[in-house]
Amino acid sequence: MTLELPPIDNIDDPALAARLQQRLDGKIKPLGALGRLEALALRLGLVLGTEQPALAQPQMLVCAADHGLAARGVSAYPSDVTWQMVQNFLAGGAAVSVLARQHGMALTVVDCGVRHDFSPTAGLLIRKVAAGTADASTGPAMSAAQCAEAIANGMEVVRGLPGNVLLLGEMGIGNSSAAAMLLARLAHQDIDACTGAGTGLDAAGRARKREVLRGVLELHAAASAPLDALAAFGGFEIATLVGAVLQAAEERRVIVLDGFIASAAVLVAAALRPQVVQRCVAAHESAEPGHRLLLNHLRLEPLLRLNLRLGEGSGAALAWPLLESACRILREMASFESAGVSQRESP
Ligand SMILES: O=C(O)c1ccc[n+]([C@@H]2O[C@H](COP(=O)([O-])O)[C@@H](O)[C@H]2O)c1
Ligand SMILES: Cc1cc2nc[nH]c2cc1C
Repeated sequence: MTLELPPIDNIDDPALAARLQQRLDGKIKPLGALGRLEALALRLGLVLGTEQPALAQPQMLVCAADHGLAARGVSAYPSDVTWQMVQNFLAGGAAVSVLARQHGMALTVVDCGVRHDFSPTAGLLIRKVAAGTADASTGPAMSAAQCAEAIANGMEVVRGLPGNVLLLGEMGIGNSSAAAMLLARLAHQDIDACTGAGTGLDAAGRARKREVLRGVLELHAAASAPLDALAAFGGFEIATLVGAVLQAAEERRVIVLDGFIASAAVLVAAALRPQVVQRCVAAHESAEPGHRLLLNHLRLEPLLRLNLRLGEGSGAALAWPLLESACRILREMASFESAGVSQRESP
């Protein structure tokens, strides 16, 4: 298949930014006293193209898939956990299920390539490219055609979702390895610095994971273009999220990043279409050490630092009230003028 990537335009409108800043400065508070909430409000105003942004029908999208590389012992958990957790997302007992329910968020779970046959009535979207990627230590994780198919799936899924906010989540045993290699290759980082404990490897496990990943990077030394790297390292859930991010960016939705793996999808999308990052809010900084490097590379400042390392979209859901508050401040907080409060003394 030929993949048509949407053009993503520059939404950083200096005139609107100035009006938003003026509106924030006019609210009844010492200048700048709402700290980084003000920068968040300004960003949300720019993405939604208004001085009075309102977030509507937030969509939590959790993409799941398996990784052939997991057979090389790069995770603390077996691949079966991927399909088992998908069932728990649907049953309502997983962290993301609880948090999405708490905030009244729609939760869409997509089987992008899980090694399990879910029943058509299980309540998830089936966009399975294959039953897991191939082992990236012996060849590319996916073909170029499979990679294009997964990206197209992500675009199609987002086209069908309502609302103006997309929150990213994922599930896939082994996917912190794929994310680490994407970061190393696309952001020119040392693989050791990009590699962490994932689901909880001990020191010996981390050393083994680093060695495996070094070998995989060497095997695919020529895979430097974003889509080549994505095909080489995987996975199907990351590629589906890349498509979701591109589509959401084209539609000018706010995109809320979760942890290391969801952010790696944004890294790939941004390598293809840099303006994607203008629509992004980094919910938190994961305990996975590569995440800080990745967010620095994208020049995104995380809202929260809670040492989360769960994925699923859990951190994005936790940050959600901050986005809602930032919008309400712009829309509902009184100004010095409207509230009859004396302005700051001029120096
Ligand atoms: O979001 C994160 O920063 C994060 C950090 C470490 C692990 N995870 C989750 O754990 C899985 C990947 O870890 P691993 O060790 O199997 O590569 C996958 O299901 C992710 O959702 C997620
Ligand atoms: C239990 C478990 C839950 C998860 N959720 C996201 N990644 C996960 C990995 C494991 C191992």
